[in-house]
Amino acid sequence: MNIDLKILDPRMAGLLPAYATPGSAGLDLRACLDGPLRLEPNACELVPTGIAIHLKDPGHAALILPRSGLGHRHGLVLGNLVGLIDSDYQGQLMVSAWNRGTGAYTLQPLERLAQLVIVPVVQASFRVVDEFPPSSRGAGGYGSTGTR
Ligand SMILES: O=c1ccn([C@H]2C[C@H](O)[C@@H](COP(=O)(O)OP(=O)(O)OP(=O)(O)O)O2)c(=O)[nH]1
Ligand SMILES: [Mg+2]
Repeated sequence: MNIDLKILDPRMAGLLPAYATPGSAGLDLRACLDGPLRLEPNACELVPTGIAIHLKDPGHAALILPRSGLGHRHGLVLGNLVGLIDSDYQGQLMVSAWNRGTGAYTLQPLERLAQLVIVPVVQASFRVVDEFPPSSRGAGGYGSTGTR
């Protein structure tokens, strides 16, 4: 799939998102910062990525997810937990960087801080009904099937 991409910061010209391996699902996003950004424990800052994408097709969306290493080792995750990029969004991709850890973390300019995953989307419409046809689960949830 080809996606229109705008380079908003010239430093990104040689650093476009790319799949690290043939089987990668995520494209790393970089912190387009002018200088280091120190995130104290529990601090949350909106970090620009220097790029914009336009997915166009409502049958696609993009998700911004944490990088596993940064999230697990340093507590650097996302202030919105997951970022959802609509197919008609044309603005700069922004990453809400949240330090949920116990030590400060300093983001360096152009550091890869999160990842983007392109996903298929089904847009639904709703038909209002009074009853659903019976199903095996019915309304059971929240552990209703047990733990073993
Ligand atoms: O981590 C994120 C999340 C969102 N966005 C952009 C793309 C998305 O299409 C737009 C709106 O996001 P969302 O719908 O999640 O936010 P909202 O608070 O509902 O804002 P809006 O009223 O603009 O829909 O913001 C980002 O750049 N990064
Ligand atoms: Mg919204």
